[in-house]
Amino acid sequence: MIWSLARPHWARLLGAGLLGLLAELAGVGLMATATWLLITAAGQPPITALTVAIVAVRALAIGRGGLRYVERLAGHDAVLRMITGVRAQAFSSLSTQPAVRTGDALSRLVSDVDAVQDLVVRVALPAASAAVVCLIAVGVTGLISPAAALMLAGGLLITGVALPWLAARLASRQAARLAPLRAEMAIATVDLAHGAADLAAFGARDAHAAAASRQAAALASVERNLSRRAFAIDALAAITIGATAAAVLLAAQSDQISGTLTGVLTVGTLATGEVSLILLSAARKNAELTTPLARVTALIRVDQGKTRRESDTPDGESSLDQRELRVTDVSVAGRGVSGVSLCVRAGDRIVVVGPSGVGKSTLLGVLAGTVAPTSGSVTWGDGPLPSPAHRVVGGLFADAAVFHASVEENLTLGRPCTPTERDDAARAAGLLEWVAEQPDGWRTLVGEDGTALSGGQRQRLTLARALLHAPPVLLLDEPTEGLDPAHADAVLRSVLSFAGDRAVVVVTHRTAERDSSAFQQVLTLS
Ligand SMILES: Nc1ncnc2c1ncn2[C@@H]1O[C@H](COP(=O)(O)OP(=O)(O)OP(=O)(O)O)[C@@H](O)[C@H]1O
Repeated sequence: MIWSLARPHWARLLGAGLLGLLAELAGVGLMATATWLLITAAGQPPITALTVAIVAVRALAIGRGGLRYVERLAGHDAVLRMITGVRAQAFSSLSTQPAVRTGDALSRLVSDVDAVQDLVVRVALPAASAAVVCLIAVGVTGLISPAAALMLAGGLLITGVALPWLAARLASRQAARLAPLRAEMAIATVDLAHGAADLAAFGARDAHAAAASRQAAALASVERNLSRRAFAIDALAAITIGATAAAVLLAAQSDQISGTLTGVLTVGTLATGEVSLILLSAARKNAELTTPLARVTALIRVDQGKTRRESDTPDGESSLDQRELRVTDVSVAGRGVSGVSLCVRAGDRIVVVGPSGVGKSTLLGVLAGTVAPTSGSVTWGDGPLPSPAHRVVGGLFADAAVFHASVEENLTLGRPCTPTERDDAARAAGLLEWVAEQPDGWRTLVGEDGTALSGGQRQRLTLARALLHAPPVLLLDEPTEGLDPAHADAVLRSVLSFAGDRAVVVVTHRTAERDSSAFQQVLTLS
């Protein structure tokens, strides 16, 4: 799934991989040539015998840095192009899913998409070039001394295969142990930050901060423990590289290779061993990325499924004229709704009442297709409710989100509309007057989660948004909550008049609304 997104950029990725390979080869070549130069120079030959090696050392030293730079540029260019597609699909999927609100889930979503980037630039590209460099090093050593090549291959099998396998296992175990602890930490941090004022007001801040500190200490202790083992693997790799270099030296001597070449092979082994360590870090990173990548893949898969279904709902099917939205004997286990039936036709005005927690908001969720009933059916005309259903049914739901943006952006949510449409919706919700009073008018910023608004202004803003986007069946969950009774009555009247031929289903606790003659049908849940 992820790799299919890489396909359009394969040429760039291949180019970056080749540049990485050349940079690594230049590194090993530099060490080997410099060693040859030092050993040969010790014999004080004429300087002309050293000229080529001197130039080669300079060229390799400069070339290595240059190649590394260009490789980073090319790799990131390719991968950033690739993850633009991943991000677009992930965000599109999120917009069709129920709201994700916990701090852990939100921070995970951002870092999960970054995992795709890491998979390419920190795992796939470096591991591929390191593996090829190791193979080339063994091949070249074999041409000089087969016994030394055997030693080198053995050492590289340990540092490039066995230890990475061990490190990957440890990293997976580490991820499994750390993930829940980090999740708790993130939730505690978000709660502390968001609830700071309330915690202080109720004198609970110190207790919460102490609990978060205990969680941080537990996390740090597990991290220390696991890091110790990871460092042990690193130490083992370093020892193996040293031992391999010693074995190569002895093997080269036993093959009666010249002293200079023996030195070159030994230092070349150290340089190749360094390169093989890339496989160790790539294996670790790969193990860490498994879970985030699985989540991104699942998210993208959901999006592709939804996008297909969404395009199955042609615009023409969203009119209520010839259809009705029908709920038949619907129950939602554990959420109060039990055996409810309701038929909504064009122009209907229905009010849903009942005590708190009886399932009124849940019923609106069922009508909107966001809550799946455990039994019963929801139909649109002769067929099922389209998925997503926002073209036919939607509106104002409990805890509607307010974004850290301007009033206008919060109202339109990016949907193109004329100033008249915008003003009409705002007027009907009782918001227009307030907007006109603001120095910045429609550009007034509402603050994070609408903190710069009063409860009533927030309510009018989300109501105006529901009206601007109103589909044929308009659902309004306590639309006048937070407004004083006189304003509440006026707003409800103007909202119902704005709705025109649309069907309107209102959930309310206000007796004035329940008894209003504007509603033909009262559905009482109990
Ligand atoms: N997302 C949810 N997951 C599980 N249970 C939920 C969820 N939302 C609400 N509930 C439960 O479902 C029941 C009905 O909740 P609902 O919000 O539909 O009631 P309501 O009649 O709208 O209440 P109120 O008048 O207080 O807004 C409650 O017992 C509530 O605890």
